[in-house]
Amino acid sequence: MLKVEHIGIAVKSLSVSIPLFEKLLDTPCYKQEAVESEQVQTAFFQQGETKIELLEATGPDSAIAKFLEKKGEGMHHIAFEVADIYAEMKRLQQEGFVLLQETPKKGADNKQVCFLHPKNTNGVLIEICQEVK
Ligand SMILES: CC[C@H](C(=O)O)C(=O)SCCNC(=O)CCNC(=O)[C@H](O)C(C)(C)COP(=O)(O)OP(=O)(O)OC[C@H]1O[C@@H](n2cnc3c(N)ncnc32)[C@H](O)[C@@H]1OP(=O)(O)O
Ligand SMILES: [Co+2]
Repeated sequence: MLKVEHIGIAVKSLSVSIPLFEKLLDTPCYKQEAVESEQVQTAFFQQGETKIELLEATGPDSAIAKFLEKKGEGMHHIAFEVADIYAEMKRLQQEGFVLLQETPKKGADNKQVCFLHPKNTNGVLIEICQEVK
């Protein structure tokens, strides 16, 4: 893994949370982006080498909607940047981790991503992501 690329935080409303995190971080949100396939709207804040990704559900079947229903707002996932997502998925699978996708899927911020099931990662949802060149 190259670095923590972002920390995902589930929020009910970006219009409430963006100003809150701008105050907290003293940094402007540099991008908002919808990811239709995930039924999420994202908002990004750069923090040194890593980012904060706020996630609002845009549909009832969104993983974020389900998370908010069950757990409320809060930490949702940690995303690690990898150099070769296919090789990393193969390595992780061989190590016994449960991949939630057979092939990488489109992420926000020009990435392709894959998630690991939290049941094998001490209850932390892990995302691996690679920049789309
Ligand atoms: C890709 C766009 C963007 C990006 O960075 O580019 C994103 O990050 S999008 C982020 C939203 N999308 C996802 O999270 C996709 C991956 N997540 C999933 O596939 C599901 O959320 C899954 C499989 C983790 C859970 O879905 P399920 O339908 O099984 O929900 P349950 O509520 O039944 O959960 C089962 C079990 O997992 C625990 N859980 C759920 N979410 C999390 C979480 N974020 N962190 C830790 N644990 C989580 C939940 O508590 C249940 O545990 P149990 O002990 O059985 O109660
Ligand atoms: Co993410």
